[in-house]
Amino acid sequence: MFVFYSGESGAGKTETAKIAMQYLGALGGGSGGIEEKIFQTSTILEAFGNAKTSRNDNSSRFGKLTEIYFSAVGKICGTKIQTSSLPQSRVVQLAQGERSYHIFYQICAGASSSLRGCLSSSSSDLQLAVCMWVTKEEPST
Ligand SMILES: Nc1ncnc2c1ncn2[C@@H]1O[C@H](COP(=O)(O)OP(=O)(O)OP(=O)(O)O)[C@@H](O)[C@H]1O
Repeated sequence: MFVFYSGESGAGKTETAKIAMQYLGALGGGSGGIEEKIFQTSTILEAFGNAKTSRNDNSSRFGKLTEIYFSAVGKICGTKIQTSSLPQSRVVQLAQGERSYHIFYQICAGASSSLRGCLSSSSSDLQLAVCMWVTKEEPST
C-alpha cells in the first residue's frame, strides 16, 4: 500500500501522516516497541528539518519517504526513512518573520555558557558555526 500526502503548506500533511502512523502502530504493533521508535524519529527529523514559516510554525522543509515493513503475522518489524530536498539557504537567509531550523534555537536554549562561548555569543554566528559543523563546509547562499 502506498499513501501520498499532498497539499499546500499548513494543510496538515505532517499531522495526518502522524495519525496514520499511530493507526498502523495500533493495528500492527510488534512486541519490541518498534512503532514507538518510529514515532520518536519525527522529533529528531523535525528538529533538523522543520522551521517556522509565515504559513506554519512547524513547517517541514524536506521531503520524507517512510517505508514500513510488516511481518508475516501483520506486526511492524522495521522501517526505512529517506529524506530529501532540505534547503541549506534557510540556515543563513531568512524571510521576514520566518526562522531557521528548530535545532539552532534548541541548541541555544540548552547550551551551557561555556558551549555558547565556544561557538559564539551571536545567534547568527552560532547558526553558521553549526551549519559548517554539520555540512563540513560554508553554506551556499
Ligand atoms: N489533524 C490535525 N489536528 C490538529 N491540528 C492539526 C491537524 N492537522 C493540522 N493541524 C494544525 O495545522 C498545523 C500545520 O499542519 P502540518 O504541519 O501537518 O501541515 P503541513 O501540510 O505538513 O505543512 P508544511 O507543508 O508546511 O510542512 C499543525 O501545526 C497543527 O496546528
